Amino acid sequence: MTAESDDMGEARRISVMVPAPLDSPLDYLWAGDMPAPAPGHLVEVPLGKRRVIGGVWDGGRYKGRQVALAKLKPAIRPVDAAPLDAALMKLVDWVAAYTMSAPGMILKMCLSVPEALEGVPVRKHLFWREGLSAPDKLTPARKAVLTLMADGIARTPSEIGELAGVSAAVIKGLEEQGALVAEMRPVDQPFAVPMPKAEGPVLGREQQTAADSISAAVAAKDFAPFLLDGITGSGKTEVYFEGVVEALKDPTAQILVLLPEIALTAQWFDRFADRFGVEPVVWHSDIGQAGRRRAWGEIAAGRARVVVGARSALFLPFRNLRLIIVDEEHDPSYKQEEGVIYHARDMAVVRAKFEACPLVLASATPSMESRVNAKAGRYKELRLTERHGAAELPAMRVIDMRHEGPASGEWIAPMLASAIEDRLGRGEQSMLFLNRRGYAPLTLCRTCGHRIECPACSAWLVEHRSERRLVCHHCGHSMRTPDNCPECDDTGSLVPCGPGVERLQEEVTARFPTARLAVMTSDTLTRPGDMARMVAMIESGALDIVIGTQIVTKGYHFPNLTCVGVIDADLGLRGGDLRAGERTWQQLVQVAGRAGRGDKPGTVFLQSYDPAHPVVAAIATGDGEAFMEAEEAERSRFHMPPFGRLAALVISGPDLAAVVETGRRLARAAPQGDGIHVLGPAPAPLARLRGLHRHRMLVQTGRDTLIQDLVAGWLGRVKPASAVKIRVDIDPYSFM
Ligand SMILES: Nc1ncnc2c1ncn2[C@@H]1O[C@H](COP(=O)(O)OP(=O)(O)OP(=O)(O)O)[C@@H](O)[C@H]1O
Ligand SMILES: [Zn+2]
Repeated sequence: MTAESDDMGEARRISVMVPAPLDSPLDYLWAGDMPAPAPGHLVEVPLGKRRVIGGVWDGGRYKGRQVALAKLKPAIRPVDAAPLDAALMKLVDWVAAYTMSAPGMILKMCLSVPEALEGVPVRKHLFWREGLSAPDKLTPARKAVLTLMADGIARTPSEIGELAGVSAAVIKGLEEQGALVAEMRPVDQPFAVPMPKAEGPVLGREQQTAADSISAAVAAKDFAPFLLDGITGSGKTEVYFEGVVEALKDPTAQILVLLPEIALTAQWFDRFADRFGVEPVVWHSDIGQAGRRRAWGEIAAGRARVVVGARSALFLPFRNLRLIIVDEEHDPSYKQEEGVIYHARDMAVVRAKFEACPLVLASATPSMESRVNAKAGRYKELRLTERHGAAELPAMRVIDMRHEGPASGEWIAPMLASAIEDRLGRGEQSMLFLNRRGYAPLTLCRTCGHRIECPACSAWLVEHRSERRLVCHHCGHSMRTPDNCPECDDTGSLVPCGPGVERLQEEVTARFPTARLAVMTSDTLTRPGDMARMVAMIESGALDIVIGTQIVTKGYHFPNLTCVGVIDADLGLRGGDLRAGERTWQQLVQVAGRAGRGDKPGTVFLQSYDPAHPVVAAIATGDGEAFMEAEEAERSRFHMPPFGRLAALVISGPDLAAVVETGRRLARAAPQGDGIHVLGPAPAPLARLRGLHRHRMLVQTGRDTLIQDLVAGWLGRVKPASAVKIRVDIDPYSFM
C-alpha cells in the first residue's frame, strides 16, 4: 500500500463512544461514499451481537492500543439527529474521569432515549375547511363530525370518534368522499413557548439586588456561579425566575432547573405557569416513555426552552444552555448512588463552566461544600435574610423527652398534643414529621428476644401494618407478619418497637378522632398525581393534620400551617457519619420552615432526648450560622471534605472469605504518603445487602491530591478474589 492510500484509509477511521461500560471509544471503519462524520455526530455501529447508537468522538483523549485498519468493523449508518455539542462531550469525558466511571456509561445517560433517535412516528390527523366537497348523504352522524370539525382544528380519527360520538366507519366514509382531508404530523408536537408576564411580582429590596446580579450574569453570557442563600419563605424562586426571564430574551436560549425528585410538584409548576404562561418541560422518572421521547427530542432540537427535572436532567443534550438553577442544592438526593455514582449539584457546576453560563445554587440551608466555596470567593453569595411579606420565622420550642415526654407507648408529648388541639380549635393546620415509613422499625419477640431480620440484608424488617407485612427497606424483601415468633414459635409474643408514621397515625386518630388526617410517604403517594392531589387538599383546607416523612419537607408553601411537630429530632444523629449533623440540621430547618409562611405566626416543636446536642440547640436558637461555623472548623481540623478529599471503596461478593481476602490485598497495596490515610477494610454498617457481603475502605487525602489517580494506581495493583466487585465512590455521601 502506498503512503497516500494509507492516509486515505486512516481518514476512514472513526472513534465512536458507545453506550457501554468500556474505558474508551472504539474505532470503526467508515465505508461508503460519504465523508467520515466529525466528532459529535451520532452513528449506528455494531457492538458484539448488538447494534447501538454512539457518538463520533475525539479519541485522542483516550490512550490505548490502536487496532489495525484492516481489522476494524465497519460502522452501519449515520443517525439523522442533531449532533452532540462540544460542551456536552467535554462533560462526558470530565464526569467519567472524575467519578472513575466508564465514559460510555455517562454518554448513555445523555442518550437515554434511543427511540428519540429513531425519528418520531407520524400520526394521521384529519381536518375540514371551507370549500371541501360535501358528502353525498348528510346523515346525523356525518353532521356531528362536520359540526365538530368546523373549527378547523386537525384531530386524529380516534379523537373525532370520541368527541363526535361516531364510529370509525363514519369518519372513513367522510375521508373517502373528500369531506375531510388527511395530513400526517409527527406524534411529538413542540412544547408551548414560555412568555414571561410583563409585570412580575414586586420584589423586596434584597430580592431585587439578588435578581439583578443573576440577570446581569445571564446577559453577560459567561460562567458565573451564585449561591442564593435565603431563609425558608424568603422568595428564592421569584429571584431565580428573574434570571429565567432574562435568559428567555434570547430566542434560542435554554434553561435548566434541577429540583430534588420529590420537590417536582404541582406547587412549583403552578408558580411557573403563573409567571410564564405555560408549564415547563418536565424530566423525571414519572413521565413515561412517550413523554421522555418528546422531551428529549425537543431539548435536542433546541426548541424546549425551560426544562425542570430531577438530577438526570443534567445530562440532557441542550443546544444552547444559558442558565442552570439547582434548587435545594443541599438535598442529598442529588447524589446518585447506583450505577454511575455522581453528585448532580457538583456536576452542574462543571457543565455551567463548559457551557459558559451562569449557575444558581439555591437553598435555605446551603451545603458545607457550597458555603466554603462562597467564602473562598469561588461562588458569589446572594443573601435573603427576611421572609417575604409579613411572614416571620416560626417560634421554636424544644420538648425535653426525658422530663416532658408522653406516657410509654405514645409518641406525642403533652405540650405538642395541646398545641395541635389548639390549632384544631382555630381551624389551622398542623404537620407532624417522622422520617420513618411503616408502623414500627423493629419487631421483637418478648419471649425469646428474637429480632426479625431480612434474610438477605443485615437490617431489621419494618412492619407495615396496613398491608400486614414485614418489609426490608433496603432490598424490598417482604413477608406476611407472622402470628408466632419465627424462632421460638411462641404465640402473641411479637411486639413492635419504636414508631413509624403508621403508628403515629394510630395515636393521632385516637387523640383527635374528628380531625381530618393524612399520611404522606412514598408508600401512600405511589401514583403520579397523588402528591399534587394531597397538596391541593392541604391548600384548600380539607385536612387538619398531616403526618409525613422527608417527603413533606421540600419547598412547600401552606399559609394556614402554623404548627410543626418533629417527633424525633435526634433520629438523624444516631450512628452519625461525616454529614449527620449537617444533614439533620438542614432537614429540621426545612421542615420547621413549613410553619407560619402566611400571615399567622407558626410554632415548631422539637421532641428530643438530647436538647443540648449542637444540632438541636442550633435549631432552637435559630443560630444555624454558629452551628455551621463549628462544623466547618471541625471538618477543617480533621481535613475532611471540603477541606480534604475522600474516596470510599465498597468490596462486595457472595462469599465472605473472598471479600475479606480482597480487603487484605487492598490493604497490603494501599497508597502511602504525606497526608494520605487509609481506613479499613471493615464490615460495612450494612454488612450484607441483597445477599452480598460488604466491606468498606476509605482513603483520605489532602485537597491538592488527585485522588482519582491515587485510587486508579491502587486498584491497578490489586486483583480482586473471584466474584468480588470493588466499587469506587468519590466524595462519598453514604457510609452504609
Ligand atoms: N416579591 C414577591 N411578591 C409576591 N410574592 C412573593 C414574593 N416573593 C415571594 N413571594 C411568595 O412568598 C412565598 C414564599 O416564596 P418561595 O417559596 O419562593 O420561598 P423560598 O425561599 O423558596 O422558600 P423555601 O426555601 O422554604 O422553599 C411564595 O408563595 C411566593 O410566591
Ligand atoms: Zn433486605
